Amino acid sequence: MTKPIISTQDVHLFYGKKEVLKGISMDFYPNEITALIGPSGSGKSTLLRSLNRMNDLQDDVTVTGSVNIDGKNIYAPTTNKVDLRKRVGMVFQQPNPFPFSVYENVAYGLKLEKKHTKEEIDRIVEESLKAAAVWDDVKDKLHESALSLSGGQQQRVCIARVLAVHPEVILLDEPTSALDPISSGKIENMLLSLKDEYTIVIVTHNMGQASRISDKTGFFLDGNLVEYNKTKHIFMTPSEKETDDYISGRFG
Ligand SMILES: Nc1ncnc2c1ncn2[C@@H]1O[C@H](COP(=O)(O)OP(=O)(O)OP(=O)(O)O)[C@@H](O)[C@H]1O
Repeated sequence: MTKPIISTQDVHLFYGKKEVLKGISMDFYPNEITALIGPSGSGKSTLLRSLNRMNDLQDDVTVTGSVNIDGKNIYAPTTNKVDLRKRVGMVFQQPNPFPFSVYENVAYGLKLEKKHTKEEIDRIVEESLKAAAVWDDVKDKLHESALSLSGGQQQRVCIARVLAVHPEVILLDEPTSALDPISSGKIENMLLSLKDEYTIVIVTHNMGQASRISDKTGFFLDGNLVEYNKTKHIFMTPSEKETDDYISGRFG
Protein backbone atom coordinates (compact mmCIF):
# COMPACT_ATOMS: atom_id res chain seq x y z
CA MET A 1 0.00 0.00 0.00
CA THR A 2 1.31 3.44 -0.92
CA LYS A 3 1.62 5.73 2.09
CA PRO A 4 0.02 9.20 1.98
CA ILE A 5 2.47 12.09 1.78
CA ILE A 6 0.12 14.40 3.67
CA SER A 7 -2.44 13.27 6.17
CA THR A 8 -4.80 15.66 7.94
CA GLN A 9 -6.48 14.46 11.10
CA ASP A 10 -9.57 16.12 12.50
CA VAL A 11 -8.51 19.61 11.42
CA HIS A 12 -10.68 22.40 12.78
CA LEU A 13 -9.87 25.95 11.78
CA PHE A 14 -11.36 29.11 13.26
CA TYR A 15 -11.12 32.68 12.00
CA GLY A 16 -11.76 34.43 15.31
CA LYS A 17 -14.78 32.51 16.65
CA LYS A 18 -16.03 31.42 13.25
CA GLU A 19 -15.36 27.73 12.56
CA VAL A 20 -14.66 27.30 8.84
CA LEU A 21 -13.16 23.78 8.89
CA LYS A 22 -15.13 21.33 11.01
CA GLY A 23 -12.92 18.28 11.49
CA ILE A 24 -11.27 17.45 8.18
CA SER A 25 -9.45 14.11 7.90
CA MET A 26 -7.98 13.56 4.48
CA ASP A 27 -5.01 11.70 2.96
CA PHE A 28 -3.10 12.94 -0.10
CA TYR A 29 -1.05 10.40 -2.05
CA PRO A 30 2.15 10.80 -4.06
CA ASN A 31 1.84 10.99 -7.84
CA GLU A 32 -1.83 11.83 -7.66
CA ILE A 33 -3.81 14.95 -8.41
CA THR A 34 -6.48 15.64 -5.80
CA ALA A 35 -9.20 18.16 -6.62
CA LEU A 36 -11.06 20.07 -3.88
CA ILE A 37 -14.51 21.14 -5.06
CA GLY A 38 -17.55 22.74 -3.44
CA PRO A 39 -19.53 25.97 -3.39
CA SER A 40 -18.05 29.35 -2.55
CA GLY A 41 -17.20 29.67 1.14
CA SER A 42 -17.22 25.91 1.81
CA GLY A 43 -13.62 25.92 3.08
CA LYS A 44 -11.62 24.54 0.12
CA SER A 45 -9.02 27.31 0.01
CA THR A 46 -8.74 27.33 3.79
CA LEU A 47 -7.99 23.60 3.81
CA LEU A 48 -5.47 24.05 0.98
CA ARG A 49 -3.73 26.87 2.83
CA SER A 50 -3.63 24.82 6.02
CA LEU A 51 -1.41 22.27 4.23
CA ASN A 52 1.58 24.63 4.21
CA ARG A 53 0.57 26.91 7.07
CA MET A 54 -0.29 29.86 4.87
CA ASN A 55 -3.13 30.55 7.33
CA ASP A 56 -0.66 31.34 10.09
CA LEU A 57 0.08 34.66 8.43
CA GLN A 58 -3.07 35.92 10.18
CA ASP A 59 -3.06 36.15 13.98
CA ASP A 60 -6.76 35.46 14.71
CA VAL A 61 -6.50 31.95 13.26
CA THR A 62 -6.74 28.87 15.49
CA VAL A 63 -6.03 25.41 14.14
CA THR A 64 -6.61 22.16 16.04
CA GLY A 65 -5.99 18.58 14.92
CA SER A 66 -2.89 17.73 12.91
CA VAL A 67 -1.46 17.91 9.43
CA ASN A 68 1.23 15.26 9.12
CA ILE A 69 3.88 15.17 6.44
CA ASP A 70 6.05 12.06 6.59
CA GLY A 71 4.46 11.37 9.97
CA LYS A 72 5.42 14.76 11.51
CA ASN A 73 2.82 17.36 12.48
CA ILE A 74 3.60 20.58 10.61
CA TYR A 75 1.80 22.54 13.35
CA ALA A 76 4.44 21.49 15.91
CA PRO A 77 6.18 24.60 17.28
CA THR A 78 9.55 23.38 15.99
CA THR A 79 8.48 23.45 12.32
CA ASN A 80 10.60 25.70 10.13
CA LYS A 81 7.95 27.40 7.98
CA VAL A 82 10.40 28.46 5.27
CA ASP A 83 11.50 24.84 4.77
CA LEU A 84 7.88 23.68 4.92
CA ARG A 85 6.85 26.07 2.14
CA LYS A 86 9.74 24.82 0.02
CA ARG A 87 8.51 21.25 0.43
CA VAL A 88 4.89 22.28 -0.09
CA GLY A 89 4.80 25.02 -2.73
CA MET A 90 1.79 27.14 -3.63
CA VAL A 91 0.36 28.70 -6.79
CA PHE A 92 -2.38 31.31 -6.44
CA GLN A 93 -5.46 32.23 -8.43
CA GLN A 94 -4.03 35.47 -9.82
CA PRO A 95 -0.60 35.07 -11.42
CA ASN A 96 1.76 36.92 -9.06
CA PRO A 97 5.21 37.16 -10.66
CA PHE A 98 7.71 39.44 -8.95
CA PRO A 99 8.44 42.66 -10.88
CA PHE A 100 11.73 41.19 -12.10
CA SER A 101 12.84 39.41 -15.24
CA VAL A 102 11.53 35.95 -16.12
CA TYR A 103 14.95 34.50 -15.22
CA GLU A 104 15.11 36.27 -11.84
CA ASN A 105 11.59 35.09 -10.96
CA VAL A 106 12.53 31.45 -11.40
CA ALA A 107 16.04 31.82 -9.95
CA TYR A 108 14.76 33.71 -6.88
CA GLY A 109 14.37 30.78 -4.43
CA LEU A 110 17.57 29.14 -5.66
CA LYS A 111 19.60 32.31 -5.08
CA LEU A 112 18.22 32.55 -1.52
CA GLU A 113 19.45 29.00 -0.89
CA LYS A 114 23.01 30.16 -1.75
CA LYS A 115 24.11 26.63 -2.60
CA HIS A 116 24.15 26.65 -6.40
CA THR A 117 26.67 27.89 -8.95
CA LYS A 118 25.58 30.28 -11.70
CA GLU A 119 25.73 27.37 -14.20
CA GLU A 120 23.50 25.20 -11.98
CA ILE A 121 20.98 28.02 -11.60
CA ASP A 122 20.92 28.54 -15.39
CA ARG A 123 20.25 24.83 -15.86
CA ILE A 124 17.51 24.64 -13.21
CA VAL A 125 15.80 27.77 -14.57
CA GLU A 126 15.66 26.20 -18.04
CA GLU A 127 14.48 22.81 -16.73
CA SER A 128 11.78 24.43 -14.59
CA LEU A 129 10.48 26.61 -17.44
CA LYS A 130 10.40 23.51 -19.68
CA ALA A 131 8.54 21.47 -17.06
CA ALA A 132 6.06 24.33 -16.70
CA ALA A 133 5.51 24.26 -20.48
CA VAL A 134 6.48 27.90 -20.96
CA TRP A 135 10.10 27.62 -22.19
CA ASP A 136 9.25 28.06 -25.86
CA ASP A 137 7.28 31.22 -25.04
CA VAL A 138 10.03 32.86 -22.98
CA LYS A 139 13.39 31.45 -24.08
CA ASP A 140 14.17 34.59 -26.09
CA LYS A 141 13.00 36.98 -23.39
CA LEU A 142 14.47 35.53 -20.21
CA HIS A 143 15.80 38.96 -19.22
CA GLU A 144 12.61 40.87 -19.94
CA SER A 145 10.11 41.68 -17.20
CA ALA A 146 7.79 38.78 -16.29
CA LEU A 147 5.04 41.40 -16.06
CA SER A 148 5.23 41.88 -19.85
CA LEU A 149 3.99 38.30 -20.43
CA SER A 150 0.36 37.26 -20.96
CA GLY A 151 -1.61 36.10 -17.90
CA GLY A 152 -1.32 32.44 -18.95
CA GLN A 153 2.44 32.76 -19.49
CA GLN A 154 2.82 34.56 -16.14
CA GLN A 155 0.96 31.75 -14.38
CA ARG A 156 3.25 29.13 -15.95
CA VAL A 157 6.31 31.18 -14.91
CA CYS A 158 4.88 31.20 -11.36
CA ILE A 159 4.59 27.41 -11.54
CA ALA A 160 8.22 27.23 -12.80
CA ARG A 161 9.23 29.37 -9.80
CA VAL A 162 7.68 26.78 -7.48
CA LEU A 163 9.22 23.83 -9.37
CA ALA A 164 12.73 25.36 -9.25
CA VAL A 165 13.08 24.67 -5.52
CA HIS A 166 11.97 21.04 -6.00
CA PRO A 167 8.94 20.79 -3.74
CA GLU A 168 7.32 17.45 -2.95
CA VAL A 169 3.80 18.83 -3.04
CA ILE A 170 2.28 21.59 -5.18
CA LEU A 171 -0.88 23.34 -3.98
CA LEU A 172 -2.86 25.30 -6.57
CA ASP A 173 -5.77 27.59 -5.68
CA GLU A 174 -7.99 27.98 -8.77
CA PRO A 175 -4.87 28.45 -10.95
CA THR A 176 -6.75 28.78 -14.24
CA SER A 177 -9.81 30.79 -13.23
CA ALA A 178 -8.28 34.04 -14.53
CA LEU A 179 -7.14 32.45 -17.81
CA ASP A 180 -8.60 31.78 -21.25
CA PRO A 181 -9.47 28.18 -22.24
CA ILE A 182 -6.29 27.66 -24.30
CA SER A 183 -3.98 28.77 -21.48
CA SER A 184 -6.07 26.69 -19.04
CA GLY A 185 -5.70 23.64 -21.27
CA LYS A 186 -1.91 24.09 -21.32
CA ILE A 187 -1.82 24.22 -17.55
CA GLU A 188 -4.05 21.14 -17.24
CA ASN A 189 -1.75 19.15 -19.57
CA MET A 190 1.29 20.37 -17.69
CA LEU A 191 -0.18 19.28 -14.33
CA LEU A 192 -0.89 15.84 -15.77
CA SER A 193 2.75 15.55 -16.83
CA LEU A 194 4.02 16.80 -13.45
CA LYS A 195 2.19 14.19 -11.40
CA ASP A 196 4.89 11.60 -12.20
CA GLU A 197 7.14 13.59 -9.89
CA TYR A 198 4.87 15.52 -7.55
CA THR A 199 1.81 15.33 -5.37
CA ILE A 200 -0.69 17.91 -6.57
CA VAL A 201 -3.70 19.39 -4.77
CA ILE A 202 -5.91 21.79 -6.71
CA VAL A 203 -8.94 23.87 -5.73
CA THR A 204 -11.23 24.33 -8.71
CA HIS A 205 -14.72 25.55 -9.48
CA ASN A 206 -14.49 23.96 -12.89
CA MET A 207 -16.13 20.52 -12.75
CA GLY A 208 -14.78 19.65 -16.20
CA GLN A 209 -11.28 20.42 -15.01
CA ALA A 210 -11.66 18.30 -11.86
CA SER A 211 -12.95 15.34 -13.88
CA ARG A 212 -10.30 15.70 -16.62
CA ILE A 213 -7.21 15.90 -14.46
CA SER A 214 -7.77 14.61 -10.95
CA ASP A 215 -7.40 11.10 -9.56
CA LYS A 216 -9.35 11.85 -6.39
CA THR A 217 -11.91 14.50 -5.55
CA GLY A 218 -13.07 15.87 -2.21
CA PHE A 219 -16.42 17.65 -2.02
CA PHE A 220 -16.68 20.38 0.65
CA LEU A 221 -19.84 21.92 2.02
CA ASP A 222 -20.08 24.38 4.90
CA GLY A 223 -16.68 23.45 6.36
CA ASN A 224 -17.26 19.69 6.13
CA LEU A 225 -15.71 17.15 3.80
CA VAL A 226 -18.93 15.54 2.59
CA GLU A 227 -17.35 12.93 0.36
CA TYR A 228 -13.81 12.02 -0.75
CA ASN A 229 -13.18 9.30 -3.28
CA LYS A 230 -11.83 8.44 -6.72
CA THR A 231 -12.85 11.18 -9.14
CA LYS A 232 -14.75 8.69 -11.32
CA HIS A 233 -16.80 7.59 -8.35
CA ILE A 234 -17.58 11.18 -7.27
CA PHE A 235 -18.72 12.18 -10.76
CA MET A 236 -20.45 8.97 -11.89
CA THR A 237 -21.87 7.42 -8.72
CA PRO A 238 -21.58 9.83 -5.78
CA SER A 239 -22.59 8.30 -2.46
CA GLU A 240 -24.06 11.46 -0.94
CA LYS A 241 -27.10 13.36 -2.18
CA GLU A 242 -25.39 16.74 -1.59
CA THR A 243 -22.48 15.72 -3.84
CA ASP A 244 -24.89 14.63 -6.55
CA ASP A 245 -26.84 17.90 -6.28
CA TYR A 246 -23.66 19.98 -6.52
CA ILE A 247 -22.02 18.23 -9.45
CA SER A 248 -25.25 18.15 -11.39
CA GLY A 249 -25.57 21.92 -10.88
CA ARG A 250 -28.56 21.90 -8.54
CA PHE A 251 -26.80 24.30 -6.14
CA GLY A 252 -23.56 26.23 -5.68
N1 LIG B 1 -8.91 35.61 6.09
C1 LIG B 1 -10.14 35.34 6.50
N2 LIG B 1 -10.67 35.91 7.59
C2 LIG B 1 -11.92 35.63 8.01
N3 LIG B 1 -12.73 34.74 7.39
C3 LIG B 1 -12.25 34.14 6.30
C4 LIG B 1 -10.95 34.40 5.77
N4 LIG B 1 -10.75 33.65 4.67
C5 LIG B 1 -11.88 32.95 4.49
N5 LIG B 1 -12.78 33.24 5.46
C6 LIG B 1 -14.13 32.65 5.59
O1 LIG B 1 -13.95 31.25 5.69
C7 LIG B 1 -14.96 30.56 4.96
C8 LIG B 1 -14.31 29.60 3.98
O2 LIG B 1 -13.59 30.36 3.00
P1 LIG B 1 -12.72 29.68 1.87
O3 LIG B 1 -12.03 30.77 1.13
O4 LIG B 1 -11.89 28.61 2.43
O5 LIG B 1 -13.85 29.03 0.96
P2 LIG B 1 -13.77 28.45 -0.49
O6 LIG B 1 -14.57 27.20 -0.48
O7 LIG B 1 -12.35 28.32 -0.94
O8 LIG B 1 -14.52 29.57 -1.31
P3 LIG B 1 -14.26 30.16 -2.79
O9 LIG B 1 -14.61 29.07 -3.71
O10 LIG B 1 -15.21 31.32 -2.88
O11 LIG B 1 -12.81 30.57 -2.85
C9 LIG B 1 -15.82 31.63 4.31
O12 LIG B 1 -16.95 31.82 5.09
C10 LIG B 1 -14.95 32.86 4.33
O13 LIG B 1 -15.73 34.03 4.44
